[in-house]
Amino acid sequence: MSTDIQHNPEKNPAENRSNGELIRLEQVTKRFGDNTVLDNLDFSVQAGKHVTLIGPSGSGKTTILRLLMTLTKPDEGRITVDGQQLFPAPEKQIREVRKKIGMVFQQFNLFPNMTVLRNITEAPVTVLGMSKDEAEARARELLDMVGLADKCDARPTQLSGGQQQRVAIARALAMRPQVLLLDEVTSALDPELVAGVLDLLRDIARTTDITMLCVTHEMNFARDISDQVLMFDSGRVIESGTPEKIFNDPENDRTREFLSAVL
Ligand SMILES: Nc1ncnc2c1ncn2[C@@H]1O[C@H](COP(=O)(O)OP(=O)(O)OP(=O)(O)O)[C@@H](O)[C@H]1O
Repeated sequence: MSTDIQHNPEKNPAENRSNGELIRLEQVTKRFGDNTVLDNLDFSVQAGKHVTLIGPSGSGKTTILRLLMTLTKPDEGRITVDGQQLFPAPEKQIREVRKKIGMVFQQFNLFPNMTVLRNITEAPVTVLGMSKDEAEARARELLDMVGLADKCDARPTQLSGGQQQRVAIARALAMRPQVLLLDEVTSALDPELVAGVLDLLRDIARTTDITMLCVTHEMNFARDISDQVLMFDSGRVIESGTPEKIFNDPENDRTREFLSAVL
């Protein structure tokens, strides 16, 4: 795959990161009313690694991605991205840190009234201040990469779910994020479209050095792309390790129980 994602040394100075850690959550607690969704959570993600969050429904996985996207705020704790604090932090700093993060959602979340091309160029132009020509050239390159070079002028509703999700992946990458957050990106797809999107993400994981934090129920995909798998239960990481370790030889009873139900 020919792509220059994350090969921009100026934008992604790995040498500036003191210990290679790109994301850090420290003692993060998130409550919705009486429901403690994340409970004093600590974890970190190393730059360039692919980390997958697995665990039962409602265990808090999506909430972590939403915190990183600043779609919701923690009640307590600290979140740092690339050495800069995302929470607590002043609004201006939050906006700067947010530019380092791209997210692909379960429901695509494309702008229905914009063409495919405009969906991808909108944020680079308005948020990054990229020229329209440069943004379009980049968008065409990304659409080529996701196999949709001929769909520039289509509207999202004219595309299949799998094609819409490919556009959403291209849109996230257009911002040249350091981190790509993937939230159950195939859950809303018809079964026959799932493999194509997962193969595209496998390619991106293999051929770029983008950091990925991924929530998925696709265990074979998690096994293929992950450097590290975190097993979540009730807002805590109860076990973490390589995919070989977690899928072949889990230590925690809850992990074993969960995997035997889903594998
Ligand atoms: N905006 C909200 N208001 C109230 N409760 C919420 C809100 N968002 C999430 N929750 C609750 O937080 C808990 C964790 O939700 P979250 O979506 O993070 O879990 P998850 O592990 O990603 O689950 P799934 O695998 O089903 O997507 C759930 O009990 C959910 O009902």
